[in-house]
This record gives sequence, structure tokens and C-alpha cells, in this order.
Amino acid sequence: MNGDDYGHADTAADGTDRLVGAEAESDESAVEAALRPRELSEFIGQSKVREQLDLVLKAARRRGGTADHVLLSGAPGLGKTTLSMIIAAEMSAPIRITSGPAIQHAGDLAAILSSLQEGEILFLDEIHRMSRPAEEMLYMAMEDYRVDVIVGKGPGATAIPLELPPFTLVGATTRAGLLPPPLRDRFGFTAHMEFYEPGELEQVVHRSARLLDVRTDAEGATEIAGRSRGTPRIANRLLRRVRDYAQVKADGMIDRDIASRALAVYEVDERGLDRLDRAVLGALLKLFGGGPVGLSTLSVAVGEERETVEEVAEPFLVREGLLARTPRGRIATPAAWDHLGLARPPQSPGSPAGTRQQGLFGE
Ligand SMILES: Nc1ncnc2c1ncn2[C@@H]1O[C@H](COP(=O)(O)OP(=O)(O)OP(=O)(O)O)[C@@H](O)[C@H]1O
Repeated sequence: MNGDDYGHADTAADGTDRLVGAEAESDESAVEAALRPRELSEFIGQSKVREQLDLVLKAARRRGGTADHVLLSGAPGLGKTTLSMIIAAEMSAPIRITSGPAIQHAGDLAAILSSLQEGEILFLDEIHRMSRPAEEMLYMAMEDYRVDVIVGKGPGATAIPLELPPFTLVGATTRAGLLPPPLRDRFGFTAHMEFYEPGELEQVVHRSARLLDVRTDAEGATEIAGRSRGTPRIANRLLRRVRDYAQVKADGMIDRDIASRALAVYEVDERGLDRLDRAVLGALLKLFGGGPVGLSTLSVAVGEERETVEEVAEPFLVREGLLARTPRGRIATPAAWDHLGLARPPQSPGSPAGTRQQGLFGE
């Protein structure tokens, strides 16, 4: 996994319906909308991004112009859509929301661009998935507020220039590394969103609990935050499931005990691993002695598609330092043995002796 690759999975079959999946579930948008911070001052965490964006927006407001184009990169569920809406609110501008996959032809983009109002925010999610012709049209639109609409085909085709009102493009991507440099360079401000610290996620849980009218104490919020994989969307989702449990099995109040009992029911452990993550790790340790083992073999062992293991389970396991991808296959780290409560075998890749042995093979 490189720094820009968050293992984005596209379909529910790839595990997006998991409780700890970072992508939005199909029926989640209304709840998410209700929990979205509306102003920069309400946005929790990402302090550098907030400070820098605040300056960009204040300066644009003072000049009475439109803000520079903004590129937001980071894993799903970290608040890119939320930030784009905050940008619109702070600029008192309308916002148009679309996504790269929805723009397959340059004409689709021309239609959107030509209907923008002056100062409007155009939010383009998954901008790395736009088609090449649309991307090229966007270069000119971003730089000169102009597009060339091609009319006709073949030798008779003519380009009709179309002036656009000044607008602000907010592009979002989970894979900044996939953006062609000419596109990346046209953004005046680029922000990389990091995973959230546990303390920040506790604030997210407290804020959402207040909005949902759920009572939670400090330890209950800590328990939920610790299992949220650094991601506000997951924190909000776990909070809602714990709320269900608290209302059905207790008096509605969320404390540590209720949160951990609820999340045990949903098979999300103290570190945020779910059934799939633990199945992958369990197979790696128990069937293959900690590896190295090939991805295909590991996938067959857990009865999942190769892509599901690679894109859904592994990125988090790698990020948590529980699994490593090596040229010889997947290996478990010492922390993996500890996490599943298993004794490290003397010659395992996780043991100090095993680590030395890998060195001999030039890992
Ligand atoms: N900094 C934050 N403070 C409070 N809540 C947040 C914050 N960031 C995100 N959230 C909440 O997390 C949820 C997901 O956020 P959002 O939809 O903006 O993520 P995203 O990065 O756009 O995800 P995707 O890439 O999947 O579209 C929203 O309900 C939002 O309210």
C-alpha cells in the first residue's frame, strides 16, 4: 500500500456493508447529513488543514472573489464531503455535488460547468475516476474559466469556446497518486486528511451523541472511539449500533460496559478488527504459522475473494502493524500473535529468530 492508496473498494460484495467499512452504506446519507458539522469551527481534528483552509477562505472573502480550487485527499469517511459543504457555507455559495464516475463524457462535464453560477462550489468526488477527455476539459475550465465544446465529427468538427463564470472546484480523492500532474498542479490548495486520533474520535462520538439525543459517559465514548479505525464515519456508525443495544438491553445510557458488550455482539474487537479481519489474521497464524503465504492461498483459506482480502481486510491490518505484505507473501508481525492471544512459535516470522532468518533471504 502506498501513501495514497487506501484500498478503496467499490461494491457491497467487496465488503462495503461491513460495520467497520469506511465507505458510506447506501441508506446512510440521511443520517450522515444530520451529523455533518456545518462550520469550520465545528469540524473536529485535522487542525492544520482547518487552519490553512480558514486562511484560504478568509482571504478569498476579503478580496470579494472566489476561492482557489481545493484538492482534498484521504481515506473514505474522513470528512472530505463534509469539508466541501463547509467551504460552500463559509463562502455563502451554492454547491453542486457530482463524482468522477458520473462524468464519463466531456459533454457531461460541459453541461455541468456551463450551468454553474458565479462563485459556485463544484464538488467532484473520486476525481481520479473521471474519463480522460473530461479531465482534459477540466484543465482549461480550472485555469481559464473556459471550455471548448466540440460540435460535429471528423474534419468538419469545430470547437466553440464557452466562457464560464468563476467557480471553485473542490476535488476529492482517495488516491492522490493517481491524479495526473497537470490536474494536480491546477489546484491552488491541496490538503491531505489524516486518520483521526482517539481523542478526536471521542469528541466526534460526544458531538454525535448530543445530536442524536443519546446519553454517553466519557468511558463509553472512549470505548467506541478506540474501535473506530481512525475514521469519523465508523465512529458514528458504531455509536448508532451501541445506542440500539443500550436502548434494548439497558436504560439507553452508554457507558464502557454497554459499549463493549454491544460491540462484542457486532464482532468488532477492542482494536476495531471485525470478523473478516480476524479470520484473515487467524488463518495466517494458525494455518500457515504466520506466513509467508500467498494472497490466493490465504483467500481460499478464509473463503473470501482475493480482492476482498486484499482491498478490504489488509489495508487496516497493515496500518495497524499486524500484517506485512512482502514479495514472498503475507507475514504476520509479532503484534498479530499477541492480538489474537496466541503464543509466538519459536521460529515464526514474528519471532526475533524468524526475523533474522528473513534477513538471510534478502527481505
Ligand atoms: N471532522 C469531523 N468532525 C465531525 N464529524 C465528522 C468529521 N469528519 C467526518 N465526520 C462525519 O463522518 C461522516 C462521513 O464524512 P464524509 O461523508 O464527509 O466523509 P468522506 O471523506 O467524504 O467520505 P467518502 O470519501 O466515502 O465520500 C459524516 O457523517 C460526517 O458528519
